[in-house]
Amino acid sequence: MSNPSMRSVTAVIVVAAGSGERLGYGMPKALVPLGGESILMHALRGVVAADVARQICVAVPKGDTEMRELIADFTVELVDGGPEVSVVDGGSTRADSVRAALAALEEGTEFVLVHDAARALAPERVFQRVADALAAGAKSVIPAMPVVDTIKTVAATSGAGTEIAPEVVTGTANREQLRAVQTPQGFELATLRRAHGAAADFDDQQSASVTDDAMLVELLGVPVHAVRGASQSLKITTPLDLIIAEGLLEGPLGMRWVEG
Ligand SMILES: Nc1ccn([C@@H]2O[C@H](COP(=O)(O)OP(=O)(O)OP(=O)(O)O)[C@@H](O)[C@H]2O)c(=O)n1
Ligand SMILES: C[C@](O)(CO)[C@H](O)COP(=O)(O)O
Repeated sequence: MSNPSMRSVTAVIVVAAGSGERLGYGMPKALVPLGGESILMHALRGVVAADVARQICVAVPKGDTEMRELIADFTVELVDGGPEVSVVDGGSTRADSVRAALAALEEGTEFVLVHDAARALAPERVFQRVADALAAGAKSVIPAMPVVDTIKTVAATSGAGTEIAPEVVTGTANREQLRAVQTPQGFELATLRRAHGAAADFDDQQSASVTDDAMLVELLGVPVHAVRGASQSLKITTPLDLIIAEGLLEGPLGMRWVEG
């Protein structure tokens, strides 16, 4: 159950301004259909169902009109007392999109959850775990999962995305100390603004190395806490991920399948 006093000072940023190159649909990933609706609509319905925030700010691709129309229609469906929904133009990197939304949050906001539209099926309980940890005093909270593969380090990363050329293995990481990190990631707003402010001067190489918001908070020296994520929160990145997401919605077990 959501905490009303926490909810009244919390916002959720949904970043949906990516192009979806790895999915390869030739359209922004958030518009790609999933179970008869766009990925974006699934993500927004999940955020509203979690009921942890009084405002939602969505970062969409600059120049987009289609997502803006979908969001306007979705907003009409919301009941009285539901969250305020706003839209901003995203930037050329994920961090730029987050920064654009951070600048647009309402006065009085104290906490923010940053969520990937691409994690369209993230369950309510994960939003609530993150919000509960913030309410308990954490300044930075991420959902995380144990790693199931053995992870090796290599001499050079010669391939981006899924393409990997032959390369030399330099070691094996201790899996007990590794976590696969998801969204929504929750922050005290002032801390996240400070973290993104510090990153605004990064050069291109540094900017490219920023893959989540918690990294920037780590650089400030502020502790980041991990709570349990969920397999359903998978990031729809490749065609296989979309097949899995469709299976979660429509398969024999569908969304009735849940884990802790
Ligand atoms: N400039 C960007 C890049 C990414 N994102 C968002 O960040 C989330 C995670 O990014 P990813 O899954 O990598 O999405 P894309 O950047 O669209 O994917 P790709 O790298 O395959 O193009 C997504 O919800 C995406 O829309 C964003 O808002 N702005
Ligand atoms: C933020 C994130 O979803 C956490 O796992 C992830 O780092 C985004 O990475 P991407 O390369 O921008 O998809």
